[in-house]
Amino acid sequence: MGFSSLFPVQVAVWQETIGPGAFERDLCINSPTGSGKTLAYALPIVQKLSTRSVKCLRALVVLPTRDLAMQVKEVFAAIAPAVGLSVGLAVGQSSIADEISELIKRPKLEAGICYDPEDVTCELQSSVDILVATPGRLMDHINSTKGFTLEHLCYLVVDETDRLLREAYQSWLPTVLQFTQSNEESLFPLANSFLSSTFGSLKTIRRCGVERGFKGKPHPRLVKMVLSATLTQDPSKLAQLNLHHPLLMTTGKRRYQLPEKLESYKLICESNLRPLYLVALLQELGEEKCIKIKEYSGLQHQSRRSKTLKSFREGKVQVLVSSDAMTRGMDVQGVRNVINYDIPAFIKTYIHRAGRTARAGQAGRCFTLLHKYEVKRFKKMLQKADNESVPHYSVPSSSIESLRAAYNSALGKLKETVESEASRKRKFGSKFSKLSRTKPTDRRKG
Ligand SMILES: Nc1ncnc2c1ncn2[C@@H]1O[C@H](COP(=O)(O)OP(=O)(O)OP(=O)(O)O)[C@@H](O)[C@H]1O
Repeated sequence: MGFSSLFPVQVAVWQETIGPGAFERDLCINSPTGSGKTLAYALPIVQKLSTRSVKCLRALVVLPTRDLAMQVKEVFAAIAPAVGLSVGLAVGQSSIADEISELIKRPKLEAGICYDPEDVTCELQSSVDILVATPGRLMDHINSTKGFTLEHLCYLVVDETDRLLREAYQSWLPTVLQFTQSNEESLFPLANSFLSSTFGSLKTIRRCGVERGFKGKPHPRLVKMVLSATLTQDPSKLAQLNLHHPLLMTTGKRRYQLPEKLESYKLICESNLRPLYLVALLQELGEEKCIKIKEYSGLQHQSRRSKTLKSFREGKVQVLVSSDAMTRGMDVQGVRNVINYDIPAFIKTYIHRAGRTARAGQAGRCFTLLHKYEVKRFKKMLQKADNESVPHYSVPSSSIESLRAAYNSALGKLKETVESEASRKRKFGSKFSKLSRTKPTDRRKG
C-alpha cells in the first residue's frame, strides 16, 4: 500500500491481537478520525486468517453505509489476496442473486449428474473468508441465502459503533450474536442463565466449552472489535455487544478528540448572507480556477451518489455539497477544507464532519459559518473536544461586495423557480383531488 510505518492505533491494536495480548480481550477502540482504524483491525484479522486451511466465513465487518462498506472492502482487498484470502461485500449494490453467487460456492457439476437447486443436502460453501456488510443486506443473507452461515465466525468488527448501536436495523446485532453462539450455549439456556447469574456479565464459557481467550484451542471464542472516533463509553449501550473483558483503547483522556493537525475557524455573518459568504470563502480557498460543485446526500439514488463520490475522489469535482451522509468514515484523499454551512448540533457531528480533512497526519482546516448569537454555543461545544479558542476567519469585504449583484440576481431567480414550482404543484394537486373525487376506485388501485 506504500506505507512505511504503522500509525499508533495500528501498533496498539497489533499488540493486543497478534502481539502479547493474543486476542484475549475484546477491543473498544476510540481513536480520532483519519488515524487509520480500518487497517488497525484489517491487519490482525488478515494475519490471523492467513494460516487457515479451509475456506469459510470467519470474519465479518459491519458498517452503517454502502459507500463506507465499499471503502473498507478496498482496504481488505489490498492486503487479503496476498495470503490467499477472499473478501466479499454484502451491501445491496448489485442484485441479491449476483451477490449470492459472489458469496456462495455451489458444487461443480459433474458430467451426467444433475443437482437439484432446491436440494439442501448438497454442500454449499462460502466463497469468502472475510465479509464486509451493511446490516440490511446482512440480514437478507442471514434470513434467506442458502449456505450462508455465521457458525464459523471468529472475528466480528462493528465499525462506527455508536452509529450502528443507535439504529436497530431489524435487530441485526442480537441476530448475529445469536447465530455465533456456541451450540452449548443455545442447547443449555438454563445453564447459561445460571452462569450469568453467578458470574455476572463476565461469562467465561464459550464455543465447545472452551474458556474464552484460551490459547491454542481449535474453536476460539468470537472476538469482537468495536470502533469509532466518538465511541460511546456508556456501559448500558456497550452491553448490547456482549463483550468479553473489554479493553478500552483511547488516544486521550477525553472521548472527543480532534485530529492533531486540524485547524478550526469561525466565520461570522448574518444568516441571510450565508450563501454570499460561502461563495466568497470558496473563492478564497480555491486555487483551481474552475470549481465544479456536486451534491451528495442520502436522498439520492445510491448509483448517483457513488458516481459523485468517484468524481470527487478523482478530483473531477472540487467542491462537494453534502449532507451528513458523507461525514462518518469517508476517506477521500486531498480534502483540505471542510465548511460547516450550519453550526452542527453536537460535538460528535462536528468531529465526523471536520474529520474528512486532516487525515493520516495531514493538515486541514474546518470553517464554520455562524451568526453572532451562535458563537457562545459553538465555543462551548468545541471545548468538549479540548479546543479552547477558535480563531475568526474573515473574507475580504471587497470579495463580498463584488459578489453582491450576482447574489441578488440569483436570489431573484430562486424566487421565480420556487413560485413556479409551487403553482405547478397547486395545479397538479387540484387535478389529482378532482380525479380522486370522481374515481374513488381508481385511486384505491393506484
Ligand atoms: N500506516 C499508514 N501510513 C500512512 N497512511 C495510512 C496508514 N494507515 C492508514 N493510512 C491512511 O490514513 C487514512 C485514514 O485511515 P482510515 O480511513 O482507516 O481512518 P479512520 O481512523 O477509520 O477514520 P474515521 O474515524 O474518519 O473513519 C486512509 O487514507 C489510509 O489509507
